[in-house]
Amino acid sequence: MHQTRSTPPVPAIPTVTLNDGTELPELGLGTYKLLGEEGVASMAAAIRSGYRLLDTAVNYENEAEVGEAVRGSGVAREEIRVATKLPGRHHGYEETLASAEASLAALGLGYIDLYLIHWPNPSVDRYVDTWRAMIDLRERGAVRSIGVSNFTEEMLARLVEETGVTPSVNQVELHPYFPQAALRAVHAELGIRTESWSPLARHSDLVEEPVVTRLAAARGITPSQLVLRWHVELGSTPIPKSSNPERQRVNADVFGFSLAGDEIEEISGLERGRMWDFDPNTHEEM
Ligand SMILES: NC(=O)C1=CN([C@@H]2O[C@H](COP(=O)(O)OP(=O)(O)OC[C@H]3O[C@@H](n4cnc5c(N)ncnc54)[C@H](OP(=O)(O)O)[C@@H]3O)[C@@H](O)[C@H]2O)C=CC1
Ligand SMILES: O=C(O)C(=O)[C@@H](O)[C@H](O)C(=O)CO
Repeated sequence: MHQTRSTPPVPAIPTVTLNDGTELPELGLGTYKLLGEEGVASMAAAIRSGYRLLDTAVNYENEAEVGEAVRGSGVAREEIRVATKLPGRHHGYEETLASAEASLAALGLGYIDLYLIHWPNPSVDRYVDTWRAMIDLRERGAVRSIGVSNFTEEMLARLVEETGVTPSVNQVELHPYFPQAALRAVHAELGIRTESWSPLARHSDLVEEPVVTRLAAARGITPSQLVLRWHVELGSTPIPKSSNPERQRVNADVFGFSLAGDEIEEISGLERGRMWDFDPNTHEEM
């Protein structure tokens, strides 16, 4: 892979083994809002920097761009993990099978590495049927690993009780303002890997918090790197989105150091709750 002196590769992003035996990188690229040729170029740059996990969704309307970036990357298909997500309007057994076919066609990568239910949409109450279809899709080989997003402890328990199959991943809002300690403990108990969405809290005031700037300066790293390493230390896979190759490179360069326990605690002390009004018990996303 072509690398110039000014853009050295970042240390390799390690992987973890999920409860179904598949591997997931410990950090990936969020692709929400990466669209069109510019989006493909951003994703391609990330792959050149060493990203091996791309996170998309039907609702991001960029599965085709993700597929194009992966196919054009020169990296072997099996070295890259692509996660996509089923939208609320496709909940239901038959609807899920049809939606998966459409995602497979849009991606054009042969199979989906990680297939997630994007939101539980509890008022519709079809996520268990949706899950049954996902189990079948995995058995058919169309999908390698199946998981969920924005599921609560009760919803996870219901999936396991009614189907006997535990999700490999639960992708949830998680950042220093909302560290999700209780849900992470549930995940640890069930063997579910946590993924952090909006891991930088969308690069809000978070990176200007005195705790964050002080700890980052003391280590000679950027605030974003400090926050992303905090996710890694918690055992959660962050999927920061950046359209910019240099920021992508910086964000991925968090595997050459670790944080001490008191640093992790100080960062977690920023807790104040959800950043957005996206409570999975009430938020419905179609
Ligand atoms: N499952 C779910 O319900 C959800 C999933 N997601 C997933 O999580 C991903 C990440 O979350 P997202 O909401 O995008 O928020 P992030 O916390 O990843 O923040 C992204 C923002 O931060 C900026 N940014 C990133 N890195 C840096 C940096 N080093 N310095 C300065 N600015 C930076 C980006 O701008 P720029 O591009 O200009 O660098 C962008 O504006 C999404 O893309 C999506 O894949 C998100 C929300 C919900
Ligand atoms: O980006 C996602 O995955 C979502 O679920 C969206 O709800 C997103 O968070 C958003 O902000 C939509 O306006």
